[in-house]
Amino acid sequence: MLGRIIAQKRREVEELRVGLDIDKVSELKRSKHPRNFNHTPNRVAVIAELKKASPIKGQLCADYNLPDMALSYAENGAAVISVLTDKEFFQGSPDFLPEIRTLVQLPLLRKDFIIDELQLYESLLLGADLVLLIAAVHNYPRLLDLTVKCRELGMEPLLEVHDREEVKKALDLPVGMIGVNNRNLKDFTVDIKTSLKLAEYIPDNIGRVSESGIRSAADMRLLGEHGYQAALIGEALVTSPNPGMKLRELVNYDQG
Ligand SMILES: O=P(O)(O)OC[C@@H](O)[C@@H](O)c1c[nH]c2ccccc12
Repeated sequence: MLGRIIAQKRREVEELRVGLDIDKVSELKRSKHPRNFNHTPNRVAVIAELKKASPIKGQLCADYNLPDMALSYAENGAAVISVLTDKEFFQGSPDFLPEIRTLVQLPLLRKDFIIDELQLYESLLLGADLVLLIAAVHNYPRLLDLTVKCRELGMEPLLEVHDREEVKKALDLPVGMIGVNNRNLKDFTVDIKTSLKLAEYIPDNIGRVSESGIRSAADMRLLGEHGYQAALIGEALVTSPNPGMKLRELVNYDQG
């Protein structure tokens, strides 16, 4: 699956090579004020994901209305909104980013499979504040290029890892946040223990984000005990009959 996704991203990068207005990038870099993820000490914040579909489960919720969902995330305590921009496999769209940016004041994470600098320029133009970079997709020199470029453009890289080797690789990069994906991208199994196990290898000065399969207040408490600053949550929110209420329950995980 990951191989298929990357092949598709190569085609998208070729389209960007023709279509992207590079002149606009330096202009924007000067004028744009990024929205920062402001973290409260000793709390696990929620990065709420706009996720319409997944490659394994297909469409996740029938009456998915993107603007309503974004507004309810903002009203119910999300710290950041994660916007899946991949079209082919997640039914997202790059156009979602500027749309959501006008609706809410929160920082926006661009969630896609970034393989080329051109996608970073595009992310800036679309209005991303943070960008996901996946360790499993690149060798070290390539990851270094992408993280450095991301920061140069004034966006914060969230470096996604899944095992100890990848944590080591991430710690040699100029990153302030590491995202531990509980989902194994090879077989798509999910286990929150991945985050609990890898926590001890991430130093305290690096932000810890746990990604995927987080569904309950109990999960949030466990992540808090392991020093996590944020949980990235998609499915549990979008598949809930009341996503806003579900988010509130997760944000206030220590009450009740
Ligand atoms: O829907 P979940 O299980 O709450 O997971 C959200 C998020 O972690 C997941 O969408 C994700 C994590 N890393 C990714 C990389 C690409 C696409 C998607 C992802």
